[in-house]
Amino acid sequence: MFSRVLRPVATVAFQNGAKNFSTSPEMQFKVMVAGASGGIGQPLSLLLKMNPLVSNLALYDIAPVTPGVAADLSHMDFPAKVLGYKGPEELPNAIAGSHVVVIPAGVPRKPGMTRDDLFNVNASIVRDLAQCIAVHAPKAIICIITNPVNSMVPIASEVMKKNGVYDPNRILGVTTLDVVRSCTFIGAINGIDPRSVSIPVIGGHSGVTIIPLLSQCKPAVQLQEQGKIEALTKRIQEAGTEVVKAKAGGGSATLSMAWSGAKFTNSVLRGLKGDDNVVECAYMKSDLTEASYFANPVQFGKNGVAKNLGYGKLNAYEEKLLNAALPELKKNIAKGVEFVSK
Ligand SMILES: NC(=O)c1ccc[n+]([C@@H]2O[C@H](COP(=O)([O-])OP(=O)(O)OC[C@H]3O[C@@H](n4cnc5c(N)ncnc54)[C@H](O)[C@@H]3O)[C@@H](O)[C@H]2O)c1
Ligand SMILES: O=C(O)C[C@H](O)C(=O)O
Repeated sequence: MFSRVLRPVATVAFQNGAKNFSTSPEMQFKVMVAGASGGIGQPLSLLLKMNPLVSNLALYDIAPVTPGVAADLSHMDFPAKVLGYKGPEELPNAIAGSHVVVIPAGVPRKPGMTRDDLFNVNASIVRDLAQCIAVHAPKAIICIITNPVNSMVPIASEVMKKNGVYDPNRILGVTTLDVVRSCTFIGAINGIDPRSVSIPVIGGHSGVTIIPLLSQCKPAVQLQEQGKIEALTKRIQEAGTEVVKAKAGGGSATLSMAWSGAKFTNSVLRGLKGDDNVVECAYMKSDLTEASYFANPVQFGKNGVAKNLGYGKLNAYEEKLLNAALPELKKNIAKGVEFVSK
């Protein structure tokens, strides 16, 4: 009786949070998580195990605990088959046949660090994972969580180009946490359920490159004074740092990121399955601005991103935010591109 009551919990959780979550069992996918034993990787894998669109879950990490994480999750009474893979020699088997690869592998920030300070360690991790994906699952949709996202997506893209398997619609930076936070903060301001809030967050995923388009929020944000709009914008831009400080050396956001990564992956899977009108913000190759990668709402389809929906009309303040973001974004992108060309 318990299981009959509890099995629909996953469905309800996604329905409420991710809107329009589909439970159709007829089409299912292999999802690989790289960095599956980490602070994000474990709860993300748990949420993916609960997703009815996932038939196979491959958990990859360099940490020795990885087979144990897989054994643990495999006991959850959901149909997805879970296998653990540990160390680079097992990476090809983890990747082979994957429809989607989600990457939270790499080091997180400590207080006082910027996301760019993670570049030196995380760049080679993402480069090496991308190289293996290029060989063993070149059609996989790659969802990059690892920071600095602004540079990691160009790195993975350059690796795919080198291998002759580049498809910009399949290499995506996960900026969903910025949207999730915006909805949460605005829900509190308006006194409404955050899940009923819809807002595009454009640009990139660090400080000034995070641009919440409060003027396009639905329903409208209940703030009249420009000073309060600016304070809310700043809070969204600095929300990651808020968590890093609160964790006091224990890392950065993991649980809210796991939820955001699961939402994003669910949307990618719904697109692969053929659902119409699945829209999320994603950071990807772009010609909308002078930055060659940019985040904004996109529509998913059977081959990753089916349509870039742009970002609509900005007000004067948002134009100013965009102008402040572009130099930083271009610098982050150039650093990623140069890393692979070295
Ligand atoms: N995009 C976002 O919004 C967002 C949000 C939060 C965190 N992050 C980023 O996600 C990353 C992971 O954060 P975390 O808190 O989970 O860190 P963590 O240290 O808890 O976990 C990282 C995991 O990656 C594994 N790993 C390291 N090198 C690897 C490799 N070569 N191959 C496979 N796995 C490897 C580690 O063993 C570890 O299990 C960080 O870079 C962090 O900044 C991004
Ligand atoms: O802030 C970080 O370093 C992690 C992540 O990018 C976040 O926004 O929480």
